[in-house]
Amino acid sequence: MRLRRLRIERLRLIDSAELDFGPGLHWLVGPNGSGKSSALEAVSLLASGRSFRGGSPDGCIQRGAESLTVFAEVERPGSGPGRVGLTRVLRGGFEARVDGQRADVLSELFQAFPAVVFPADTGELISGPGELRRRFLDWGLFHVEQDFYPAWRRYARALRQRNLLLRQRGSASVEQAWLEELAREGELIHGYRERYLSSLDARLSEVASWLLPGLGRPRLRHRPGWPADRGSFHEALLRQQDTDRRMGFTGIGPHRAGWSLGFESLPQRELFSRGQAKLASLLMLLVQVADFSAQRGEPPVLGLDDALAELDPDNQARLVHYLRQHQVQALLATADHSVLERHVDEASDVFHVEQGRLHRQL
Ligand SMILES: Nc1ncnc2c1ncn2[C@@H]1O[C@H](COP(=O)(O)OP(=O)(O)OP(=O)(O)O)[C@@H](O)[C@H]1O
Repeated sequence: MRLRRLRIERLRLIDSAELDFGPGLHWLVGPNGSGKSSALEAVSLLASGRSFRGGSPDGCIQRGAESLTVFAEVERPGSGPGRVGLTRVLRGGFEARVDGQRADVLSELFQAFPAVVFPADTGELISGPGELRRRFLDWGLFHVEQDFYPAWRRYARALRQRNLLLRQRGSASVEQAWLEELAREGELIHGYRERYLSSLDARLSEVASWLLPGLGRPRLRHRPGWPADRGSFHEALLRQQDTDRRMGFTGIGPHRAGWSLGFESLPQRELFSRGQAKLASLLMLLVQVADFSAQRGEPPVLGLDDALAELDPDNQARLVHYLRQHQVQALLATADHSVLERHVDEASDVFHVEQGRLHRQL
């Protein structure tokens, strides 16, 4: 997908902004607190209904305002120009529009606007909580495997219902019925994730040879969320049933799954420096982008908040070079003007951000 235009209204410090984008790299530069991350939040809200910084989307609404609106014009391979929009009403909900029609469910919007925004503490993807790594997988699957999301929703519903019964010590036969549903959908999700991770794994070495060439062969491992070497998820749930009943919740399953990345010379994430964790996270992101491009014909839009901080100049150059070579349309926020001197070329756009106002450098 290509982002052509982004309009932002009443998002934190940004009262109103309209930005036009060509292909390639777009730098958002300005002092701390000027609104760079807020502009990236607009992209994140359209892509996922949440801010990449966490917290309630209500926090993004400008103080004193009742709602925020984000609108984008895009170009999608195969289907031409498109328009997407999202309004968040304070303590209300979302209203989404896709190509002029009101979206019944938010997932219609997310499907029409494939974009990823990575926070400044990017290394968290590798060294932070497992939830981030599951969300990373599920974002990719949502966009490349159309049957994944319905299965994920059925799994989430079965998990909710079963946990409710376990907590309330409800009917054992009804709980058993939810266990059966959970086992069925959980196996499906596990299968999708296994296949997705092996597809990422197949692309890993090539991208690592660009971005992290000195660490040896990379290795991706999937932890399914139950001891899969001892049998199916159904068998594991049955073995675990008494414990779950005692604890009052489902202790195993794809909702507890994870993955990890290691290298020949750095087998565990605990050995990574902060910069290496950041590079390893960016590596996974670029692998995901490469996979997405192969399946969908074009990369998603990337937002990178302060991605170059903590990277040495060689690694910064490698990242920028990769994005250019692979024609990724990216919005890169930085407070560091020297980054521009080093990495901006005539094909890049620069937006200066100051107190919530964004101006393109002519
Ligand atoms: N709900 C809100 N309404 C109005 N202003 C807000 C709101 N939430 C945060 N702000 C202000 O908006 C600005 C947020 O800026 P943002 O985080 O986008 O800055 P930034 O340019 O990315 O900064 P940094 O370089 O420090 O990451 C801050 O000045 C903050 O005080």
